[in-house]
Amino acid sequence: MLRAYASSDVRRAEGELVAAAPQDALMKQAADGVAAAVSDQLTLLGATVHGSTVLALVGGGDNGGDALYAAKYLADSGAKVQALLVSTKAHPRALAAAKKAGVDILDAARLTKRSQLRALVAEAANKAGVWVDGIVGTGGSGPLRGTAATVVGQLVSLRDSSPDEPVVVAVDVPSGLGGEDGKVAGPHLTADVTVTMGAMKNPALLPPACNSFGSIEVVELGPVEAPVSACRLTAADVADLWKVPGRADHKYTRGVVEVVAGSDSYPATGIICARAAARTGAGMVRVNIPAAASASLFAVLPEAVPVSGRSQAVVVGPGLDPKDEGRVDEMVRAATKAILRSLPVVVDAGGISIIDRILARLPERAESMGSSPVRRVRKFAPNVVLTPHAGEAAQLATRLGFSEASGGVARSDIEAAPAKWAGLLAEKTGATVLLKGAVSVVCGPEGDTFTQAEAPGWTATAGAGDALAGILGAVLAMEQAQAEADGHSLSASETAAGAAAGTWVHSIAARLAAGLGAGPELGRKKKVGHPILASDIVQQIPAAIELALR
Ligand SMILES: NC(=O)C1=CN([C@@H]2O[C@H](COP(=O)(O)OP(=O)(O)OC[C@H]3O[C@@H](n4cnc5c(N)ncnc54)[C@H](OP(=O)(O)O)[C@@H]3O)[C@@H](O)[C@H]2O)[C@@H](O)CC1
Ligand SMILES: Nc1ncnc2c1ncn2[C@@H]1O[C@H](COP(=O)(O)OP(=O)(O)O)[C@@H](O)[C@H]1O
Repeated sequence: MLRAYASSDVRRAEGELVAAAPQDALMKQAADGVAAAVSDQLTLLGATVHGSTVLALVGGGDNGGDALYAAKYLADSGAKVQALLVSTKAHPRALAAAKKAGVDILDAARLTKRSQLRALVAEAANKAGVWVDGIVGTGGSGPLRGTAATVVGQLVSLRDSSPDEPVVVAVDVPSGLGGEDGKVAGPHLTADVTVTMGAMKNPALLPPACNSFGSIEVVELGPVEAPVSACRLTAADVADLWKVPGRADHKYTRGVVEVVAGSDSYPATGIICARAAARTGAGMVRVNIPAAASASLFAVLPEAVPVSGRSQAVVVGPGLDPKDEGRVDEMVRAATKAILRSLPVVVDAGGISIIDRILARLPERAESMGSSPVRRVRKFAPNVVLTPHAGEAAQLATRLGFSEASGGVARSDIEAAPAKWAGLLAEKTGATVLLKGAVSVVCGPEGDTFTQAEAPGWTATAGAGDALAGILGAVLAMEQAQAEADGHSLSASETAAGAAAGTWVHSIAARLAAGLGAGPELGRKKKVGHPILASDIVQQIPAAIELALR
């Protein structure tokens, strides 16, 4: 499991370690990790450190110190290294060490004319095959400013227009992306690899900032005793959570899912959802879909059972047209009945627009917030999972009374800080919120946060969300069946982890369907894959699960 912490917590832990260690010892350790990452990147390109040209971008704090010591180590190994100082306050001991090792120092911070600065940056950047970004790390505040902003802005356009893109190795965090909520507030250099110190910080896992980190390597500096603020599941975590059926199992112990999907406008949506639930390994899939789609469903999923009955999880909403009153009623009833029996419920797509009607049928409960008086509210339990995409999340947030500068909440507000919004929606509704996107974010009402970034862009195709809803139904039914057997109820953490595991399976199935490998590829020549249908994702679900379990 990848874990990220608040930068302030890591800085505090780091401060204690720095105080206890010999002067610059941790900085040298960090720099060693940066130099090793540069060497690995060059190896992937078929080159060596010896004879390569490296440009270190150096800010005025300890992040710049890391970059300068890394510059020294690379020069010691035979690289031609230049260090571009973008601050007048470069770390003095690291600067002296770099100079002594033969690093060519370019003092950009003292140039008064913009044209001189641009010429210096262009010349240095164009001849370097590797850029080491050590301008600002966790000591940064707000978007880059001054010389740092000018230099980074220029480097972004040089990189975009260069036929031989340089490799960018970021020190700790790509400069300018240190914000705790994952927001991207200004210019920054997207890294191929980020060498992070001590532990991952929030922006490394939170979208959209996390999209600019490249692969992440952690240089362990010592223990970090702090609460985890965001996690990302890996294959091994999915395997730990998955229940492989044994000799004592039968279909009810594996989990039965009820799928209530489709309306007159979108009759066939339930087919993808039900097939996805079945392929994820539900013991049984009960279906309630419009009569017009029944024959098609049973042609491709004869195993589906068309009657309601005992189940361990319910999915409502895929293919719901909110104007179809009959189907709205059926979905509200199915969801309410399951919630009142404490079963997990996935509310997807059109279902998001009817949650007020579901909530209205639930009993009020007492809620106290800190010292404020107890109030009566209608909220979901954490085992209800809402799965909006950014547009649906914006509508939901607006209906719930949130507002941004523009009035309500716009899709762009959600996309600028998905984890913040998923958290707010979870807190307000009491449900677990899975906010879908290129990086999907799961937030539980008790603070659990997962981000999963495995899905390829090809996943953005009609019906992919229906497949995800079916997978989630099956995973939650599996977890619920296990919880029933163990005599406890599904906790907020288990629900959030289950939703993240379902997202992992969906994303890996999409990767396999698109002809991509299961994991991120190293090196420059990455496969791009090919278009897929949502049905192709469904087809690959068993292979994705097998990949986790082997
Ligand atoms: N402690 C240690 O020994 C170890 C620390 N480690 C490393 O230290 C890093 C933290 O170092 P740090 O605390 O010095 O802060 P850092 O990120 O370098 O930034 C400070 C500089 O940035 C500037 N600046 C700020 N905001 C800005 C903006 N928006 N736009 C432009 N400039 C901006 C600010 O300028 P000022 O505001 O003072 O003008 C100041 O010059 C951490 O990420 C890790 O890499 C590792 O080596 C392990 C050992
Ligand atoms: N750019 C992207 N890269 C990767 N995955 C994406 C991207 N955009 C959307 N997705 C994923 O595709 C799926 C789309 O779901 P949704 O929008 O509900 O589609 P539909 O309603 O047509 O089924 C979600 O799982 C989402 O996370």
